[in-house]
Amino acid sequence: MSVKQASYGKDFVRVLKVIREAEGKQTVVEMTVRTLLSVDTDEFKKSYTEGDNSLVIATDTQKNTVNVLAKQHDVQCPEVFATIVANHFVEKYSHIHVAEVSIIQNRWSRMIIDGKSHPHSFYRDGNDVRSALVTVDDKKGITIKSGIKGLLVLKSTGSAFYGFHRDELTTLAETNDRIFSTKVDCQLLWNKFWTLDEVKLMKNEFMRGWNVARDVTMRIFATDESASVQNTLYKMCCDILRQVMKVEEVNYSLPNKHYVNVDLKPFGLRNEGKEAEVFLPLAHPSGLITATVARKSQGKI
Ligand SMILES: O=c1[nH]c(=O)c2[nH]c(=O)[nH]c2[nH]1
Repeated sequence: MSVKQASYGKDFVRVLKVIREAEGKQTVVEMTVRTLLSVDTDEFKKSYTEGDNSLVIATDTQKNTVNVLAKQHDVQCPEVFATIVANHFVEKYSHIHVAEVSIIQNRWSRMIIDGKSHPHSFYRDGNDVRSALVTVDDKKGITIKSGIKGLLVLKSTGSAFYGFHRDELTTLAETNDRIFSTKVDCQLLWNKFWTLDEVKLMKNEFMRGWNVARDVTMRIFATDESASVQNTLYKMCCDILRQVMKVEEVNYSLPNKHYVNVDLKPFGLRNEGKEAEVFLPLAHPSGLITATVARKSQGKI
């Protein structure tokens, strides 16, 4: 028997960093970090096969590393900080060739009090999180994915679904007016990078790209006269690819969270079609629509 694939690290390393700026202004960044080091040589695999721990960088050391690097570096851009952490493992330890670091950043938005931004008070203005997944590979370079996870949205009209295939197993009625609700999971794959310095120079573009993705997701969701979740998803991907040239691929995973109109006929009430007002939110099942959209070639969509 042989170890085909192995990696290990620390999960759920929770960090809150306070950034002290001029004149008493502060900013906070809260994140949950996961580190994973690849075990990809016979020598290193002995940690699994023979209990030889001599090359094992303890997961506790990995956790300490995250905290120390968070103290020493800017953590506001999760793509850059994840690269700093992953790059540290690959640079410092000659037997580590591939390190993967994932960061989930929570929302802490600044309070507005009496019309003014408060210098040190924040609130959770949404449960969606910003994610960054970085792999530093000493041969294949640096791969960066940025994401939005858990952005819950709903529109009460402006969504249709008709013309779909019908056969003896089809019962769904066609509709030109339905509720559309989903919990957005969106991921942007950036062009490959080769050095930490190159990644650091991209900080503003990572921040812009993520904001574009969140704005596009909400704008297309709200304004598209949706023919299907599939078609709306595709329009979101194309718009992001048009606006953020250094993104190679966009992936969405969109559950179709169904709302069905309640049958109120037994009570002599009409609750169908244009008169549908009372709906049952269905916990399960939900549809699940996913796609990855890439540029065709030479940056053309
Ligand atoms: O937008 C949709 N796409 C589907 O593929 C589908 N299937 C379904 O039952 N409802 C929907 N809605």
